Amino acid sequence: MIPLYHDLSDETVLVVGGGAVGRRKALRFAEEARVVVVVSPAFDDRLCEAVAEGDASVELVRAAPDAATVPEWIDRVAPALVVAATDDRAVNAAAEATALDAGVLVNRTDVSGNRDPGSVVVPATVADDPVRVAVSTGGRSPALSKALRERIGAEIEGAGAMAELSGELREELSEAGVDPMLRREAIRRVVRSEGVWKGLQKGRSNARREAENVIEEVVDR
Ligand SMILES: C[C@@]1(CC(=O)O)c2cc3[nH]c(cc4nc(cc5[nH]c(cc(n2)[C@H]1CCC(=O)O)[C@@](C)(CC(=O)O)[C@@H]5CCC(=O)O)C(CC(=O)O)=C4CCC(=O)O)c(CCC(=O)O)c3CC(=O)O
Ligand SMILES: NC(=O)C1=CN([C@@H]2O[C@H](COP(=O)(O)OP(=O)(O)OC[C@H]3O[C@@H](n4cnc5c(N)ncnc54)[C@H](O)[C@@H]3O)[C@@H](O)[C@H]2O)C=CC1
Repeated sequence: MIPLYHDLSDETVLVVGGGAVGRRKALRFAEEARVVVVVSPAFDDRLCEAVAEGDASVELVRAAPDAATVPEWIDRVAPALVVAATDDRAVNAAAEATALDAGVLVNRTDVSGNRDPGSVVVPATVADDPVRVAVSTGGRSPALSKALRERIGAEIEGAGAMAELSGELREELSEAGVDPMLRREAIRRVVRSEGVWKGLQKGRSNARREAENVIEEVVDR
């Protein structure tokens, strides 16, 4: 399986099933999507609380779709992603099949292992924006994904600031017409430089000075 990153900021996510898993997925996708619609005959208390406290990007709809009516929900909500999170395998299977037929991505929460393209796995993610790391165990051990995510969080501290700085430098070198081979070598050295990483802890101008020195080793300006 290959991780791919999706921008869902203008999209709707449909979660079928509002239990503990539906709640976790709904609240996670609410951070990413325009709106999350959860369709379920009953809802997890913590999900109701989060919505009542004004998480406006989650809508709860009380209904119990079955294999015959799942397509109506996908038509009505027009989601970019369907999360099949009920405790009824037949309903989850129908949601998966309907979504795949309609060319909509689907996350089936009650199965692991091999799946059709379009039937996606949600990884554990950790961010130091704009840097994001995704972990999957190929469905073998979601608890391990979570544990690794916690460890990696410490590992990528400061990576967001490094991405911003090196992104800016890369643009500047490009605009200055620096030969692409030299630009690549310079940026490769910047992101590996202990001095620049340490500089970022002391502040941006410090890091920038360190980075300029690294670039001077490669680019004659
Ligand atoms: C295949 C996958 C499908 C999908 O949902 O995308 C899937 C499937 C299943 N999960 C199960 C159980 C648990 N899932 C978690 C937690 C997470 N599960 C997530 C993803 C995935 N779970 C996908 C594979 C990811 C990978 O490749 O590693 C995470 C990473 C992301 C997220 O969901 O947001 C999130 C951590 C988020 C975080 O904190 O970072 C915990 C831990 C906990 O709750 O503390 C447990 C209990 C402990 C255990 O069993 O390991 C069961 C058995 C149910 C049963 O026993 O009946 C199934 C079904 C099956 O295995 O058949
Ligand atoms: N992917 C993951 O990380 C995990 C997946 N699971 C799997 O996810 C499934 C759900 O787990 P939980 O949320 O803990 O169960 P749960 O019992 O807390 O929630 C199930 C929800 O589905 C709703 N539901 C039932 N029939 C429905 C229908 N026809 N349409 C819409 N909603 C319906 C119920 O009202 C309930 O809110 C389990 O079958 C389990 O295999 C469980 C743990 C973690």
